[in-house]
Amino acid sequence: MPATDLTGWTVVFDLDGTLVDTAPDLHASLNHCLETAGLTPVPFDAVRGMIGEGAKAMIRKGLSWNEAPHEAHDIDVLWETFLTHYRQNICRLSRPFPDAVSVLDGLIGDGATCAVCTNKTQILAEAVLDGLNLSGRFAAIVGADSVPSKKPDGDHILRTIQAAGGAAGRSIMIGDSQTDERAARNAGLPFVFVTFGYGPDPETDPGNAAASSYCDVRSAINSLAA
Ligand SMILES: O=C(O)COP(=O)(O)O
Ligand SMILES: [Mg+2]
Repeated sequence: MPATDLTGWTVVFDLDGTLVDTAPDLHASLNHCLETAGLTPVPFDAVRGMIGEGAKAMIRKGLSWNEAPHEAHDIDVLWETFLTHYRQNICRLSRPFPDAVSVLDGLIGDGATCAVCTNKTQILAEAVLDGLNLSGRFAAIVGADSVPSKKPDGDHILRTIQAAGGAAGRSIMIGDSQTDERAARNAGLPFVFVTFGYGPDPETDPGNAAASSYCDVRSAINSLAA
């Protein structure tokens, strides 16, 4: 692939389902907290569709899947159980998606700045990226609790770009869900949708590029930055 000079460009990545396949560890911790509450564990395929709006939303969906009535207080209690288990097991099975690390290194080598904008809690996002030795590649990692309003609010992405020292007019968002696509649209950024993540798929937007591998992600970034 010919090198493209990406100096001055910021590439903003979603985390769960985009950079790292975190679903197996999230699945184990969600089921730990559901079983602690005497509920039925959720199958793996179902949990993939529960990721993308943060851990509390995933727990709420796990309770709904069980048809268990729940108030905000119930979710807060389960969230504590989830957090304790997840922090202890956060990188047991989670791995970067194939070729994600080499593409990140290539982007940085070609002058781009990389950043992470995630609906994960800040401390958990840092723990995943530290655990996989990825943190040093990012000029900013911005979790949902570090901003006034998380994705799909475009402000979450704009604050991430600002923290990375970038400019919104020369930034690209990469993500695996409709939440990411909406956030990118709200922030006025071009969006690359990765089809290997957890979804749901974004609403059809002819401006979006779809990537089924990290090789495709790199090609899409090259065309958007050309
Ligand atoms: O933890 C989640 O549910 C979502 O995280 P993401 O924004 O990195 O996909
Ligand atoms: Mg995601």
